[in-house]
Amino acid sequence: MTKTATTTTETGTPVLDASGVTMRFGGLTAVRNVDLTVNAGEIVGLIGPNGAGKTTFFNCLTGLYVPTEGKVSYKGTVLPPKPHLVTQAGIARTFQNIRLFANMTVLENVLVGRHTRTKEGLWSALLRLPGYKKAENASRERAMELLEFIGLQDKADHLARNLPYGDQRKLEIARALASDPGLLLLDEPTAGMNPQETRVTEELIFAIRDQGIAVLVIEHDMRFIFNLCDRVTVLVQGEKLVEGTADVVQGDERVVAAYLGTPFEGAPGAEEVAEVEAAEAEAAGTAPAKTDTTTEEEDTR
Ligand SMILES: Nc1ncnc2c1ncn2[C@@H]1O[C@H](COP(=O)(O)OP(=O)(O)OP(=O)(O)O)[C@@H](O)[C@H]1O
Repeated sequence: MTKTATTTTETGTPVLDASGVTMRFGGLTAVRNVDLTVNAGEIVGLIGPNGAGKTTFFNCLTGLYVPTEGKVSYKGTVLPPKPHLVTQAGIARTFQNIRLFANMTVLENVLVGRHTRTKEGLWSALLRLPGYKKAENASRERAMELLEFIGLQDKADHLARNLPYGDQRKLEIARALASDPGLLLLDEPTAGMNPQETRVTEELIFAIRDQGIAVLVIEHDMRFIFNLCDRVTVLVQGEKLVEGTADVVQGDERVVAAYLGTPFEGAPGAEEVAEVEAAEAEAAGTAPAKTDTTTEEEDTR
């Protein structure tokens, strides 16, 4: 696969730099003060129990949500919170639920992903001006190159809805790659896949990284994440709990506790949970009396 628009950044320099990202929905803080960096040449994993705030954080990175606090920079420039400007800057993403154009062909789906990189305007397209024809040919060539890269070149004319599930997920990745990103965000790319499809996806992500595209991936499949990622960040109740190599994260007992729901000292959200439990106990009349250390239960014994 030859790259056309993305400029290669030296390995190890930050591509994505998110700092102090907080996202509140009314009274609920879904993401709290999260810092995260992805360097060129890296594959970084974002894990955490259900509802930890992973997708909300992705939405803050890609301009779908305007973070309540914090900022997101791509290659040193602060990103405007507008999805199309984020894509134009060089960040592409896939979604947890497949979002293909089901009644369009495989090739057309990839061509849609290319529109941020084509300069020809509406009139040029409608009037079929020579510049448009040239741009269209170049786009088709690039789209076919991408289909070859992901192994779907023989299905270019198939309708997206007729593809097997694993191929639909691959097509989503090809469509994201069509915008020539420097950073690819993948939200649960192996959800619903069998082990064979998961292995193919793992190889595909390594190949994408080898093309000079940094990757940030959300996934619940731990084996997949720990095989794939140079670094892993763990979110719990919207806060960053641990960050490090697979070995560091796997060896951290707080991570295991967070997944099993076991309370541990200093756990994110623990204070809030304690407050809610105390309030509930008080409302139910079972809270320990504050002025007298003798409880009713003890009195009756
Ligand atoms: N648009 C929204 N409005 C209100 N609350 C939201 C919204 N989006 C997410 N939330 C809440 O924010 C919290 C984090 O959700 P989020 O989907 O980001 O978690 P997640 O880690 O991606 O979970 P999962 O692994 O299950 O996909 C949840 O409590 C969720 O209900």
